[in-house]
Amino acid sequence: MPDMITLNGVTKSYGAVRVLNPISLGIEEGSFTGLLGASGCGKTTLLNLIAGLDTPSGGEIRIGGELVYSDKGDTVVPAERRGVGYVFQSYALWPHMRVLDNIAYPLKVRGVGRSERHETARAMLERLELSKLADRYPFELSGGQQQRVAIARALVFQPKVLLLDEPLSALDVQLRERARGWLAKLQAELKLTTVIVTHDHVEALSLADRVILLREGEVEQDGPATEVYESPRTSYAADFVGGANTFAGHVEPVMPGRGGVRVALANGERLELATGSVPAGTPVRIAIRPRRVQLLSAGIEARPGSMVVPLEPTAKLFQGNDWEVVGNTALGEVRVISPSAPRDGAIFLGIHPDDCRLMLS
Ligand SMILES: Nc1ncnc2c1ncn2[C@@H]1O[C@H](COP(=O)(O)OP(=O)(O)OP(=O)(O)O)[C@@H](O)[C@H]1O
Repeated sequence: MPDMITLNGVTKSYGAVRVLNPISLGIEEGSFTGLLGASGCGKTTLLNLIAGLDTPSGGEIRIGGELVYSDKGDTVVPAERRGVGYVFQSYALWPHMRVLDNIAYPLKVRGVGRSERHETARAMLERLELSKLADRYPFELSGGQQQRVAIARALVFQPKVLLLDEPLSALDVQLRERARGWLAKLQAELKLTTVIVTHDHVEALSLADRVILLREGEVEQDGPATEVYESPRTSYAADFVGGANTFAGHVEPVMPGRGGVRVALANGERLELATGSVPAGTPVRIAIRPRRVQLLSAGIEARPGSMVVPLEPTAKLFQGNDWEVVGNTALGEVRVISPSAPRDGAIFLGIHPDDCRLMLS
């Protein structure tokens, strides 16, 4: 599929403060992309630049092949002519308009006559199974209904692109899970190029086929959702996407002819990873997911080949299906998710090299 959105060296500064460093990427037609990152990293800014709600400081943006912004000359296509549907975090429904008029509003802005826009808005309500809400005001809707109406309004003029800024964050946890399923189904049916901004990695991983992790205005990692989760490239990505534990160490020489990497850790132990080739002396971090750390209490043996580390627990939290145990070790603080409850007495952790990833930064 060709790219529907293309960013070429796009930057943004507010006064002297650079918020986005040059960003160049393409977003494939029909794809579902998650723009993930911590608060303040520039996610909303990037979405606004694509939508035309804010102007870049430099670079070029194309939507559907059309140049909508360029710093060379005066190419600035206004937001309403970019073919972009936008759902705001707060939904931003017009409080004085009924649902039908809210949904018809983008058509009004585009000069569509009253009866045609109402007919189109009704069809959209029907499509999203919202017909019974047509005559209500936004304050008469639940959070989940407001969110669906906001999405219907973004879709009514058949945009080329749907941009969603944290669309689920105002919903409570249970509703959010249901809304996530609804959104995934809708996107799959419409096959509409969609970008969702979120700071929640579960949301990004479960909805999007591709995840772009932003960090302080730069792309930290960009790839298929499974790859970003399974093979984070930096310790920041490992921590942000899935809360991996990371331990500092440095690479030691290995016997000539022997592959792999040997890492000396803060607890004085060595961990040998089978893959990779990194010069001796390089400072590295070892990352391991909380579910991959083995919780060892009375009667439970470590997997053969594991490094065993004593743990001083600071919290033991029952989560329904699993236990989350957090504590201090000679490697630093470690978080473990374990299907079995920690027993009384001394607790150790088993860390197997096969479950560890090597991070260079
Ligand atoms: N109009 C503005 N003037 C000055 N600085 C701004 C403006 N808008 C955003 N910023 C700054 O730009 C940075 C990026 O903001 P942005 O809203 O894009 O972050 P975000 O990743 O979407 O964060 P959040 O998840 O908290 O919404 C922040 O440091 C913010 O303070």
